[in-house]
Amino acid sequence: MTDVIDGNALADQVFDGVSDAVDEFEAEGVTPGLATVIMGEDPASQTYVNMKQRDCEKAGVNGVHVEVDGDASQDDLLDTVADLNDRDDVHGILVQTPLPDHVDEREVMNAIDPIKDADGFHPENVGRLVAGEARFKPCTPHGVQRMLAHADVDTEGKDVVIVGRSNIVGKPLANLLMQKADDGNATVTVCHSRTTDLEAKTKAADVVVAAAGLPEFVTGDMLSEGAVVIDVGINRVDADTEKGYELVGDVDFESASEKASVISPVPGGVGPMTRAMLLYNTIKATRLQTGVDATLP
Ligand SMILES: Nc1nc2c(c(=O)[nH]1)N[C@@H](CN(C=O)c1ccc(C(=O)N[C@@H](CCC(=O)O)C(=O)O)cc1)CN2
Repeated sequence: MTDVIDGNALADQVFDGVSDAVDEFEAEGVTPGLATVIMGEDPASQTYVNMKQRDCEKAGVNGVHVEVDGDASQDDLLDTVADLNDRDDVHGILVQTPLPDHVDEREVMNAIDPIKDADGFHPENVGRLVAGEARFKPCTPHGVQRMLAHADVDTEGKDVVIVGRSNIVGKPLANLLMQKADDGNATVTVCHSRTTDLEAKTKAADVVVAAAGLPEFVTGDMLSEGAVVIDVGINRVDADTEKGYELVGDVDFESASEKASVISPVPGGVGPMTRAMLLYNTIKATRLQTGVDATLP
């Protein structure tokens, strides 16, 4: 029997913990606040940011939403970030990516106050994570770790192959899984577009994490019997549906689930956990900024 991880249900458990933490803060006169910033009209980004704001509302977090015109300058965006850095009612800030081509993403991430960096993308937080002293784990990798723990997958001594080397997922997840920690201790291989004989590597892996941004790229014949498969991809492919597209992961779910012992679906897998861990980081940021010792979800 293949265990299909229910990311929505697991995320709901984290959201409940966030609500409890919010109550603890409220008792001390503090309301945790998260600012979401979006620049431009990318439809997928609009969807994700709306979902994040809805999550805030449900959990009692003060959601501050800022839209910056897609034609505005990089300086306008940096001014927005500077204003949010200065606000006492905002404890976490995220700037939704991708940003328009004329904006240097790195400069924008560098401008976020590291103590409010709810995505964990600021170089200070990246450095802490690599040193094994993570302050804010990036949301998707942290969500993947939670999913593995929930499915009773002990990564100690396991061979993990991550397909994809992005700064948001592949690199931080590799770092976290190789660290000397209860949810680490794995031997990690990071594969990418120049990797030779990818199939030999995925076939030899106990755990395969697909984060390449390529629809249904990882198929059952690339996996060993009993592999654990985590699908990070969320791709919109044209389809004859009401929305004009359907969501598919980087894994071909049908063939992969014939081989996998544990698998995460798309939608309803890593996506909701990414949003849940964003609120986790907001709670952590609020603790750090206020000194209120609320329980971490
Ligand atoms: N600043 C950031 N930008 C981006 C991040 C990030 O962590 N920080 N990650 C991705 C997108 N992402 C978060 O922003 C994200 C993607 C998908 C979901 C999600 O809940 N997906 C649902 C389906 C949603 C739908 O109907 O389209 C699911 O998988 O079930 C949450 C967050 C890139 N940018």
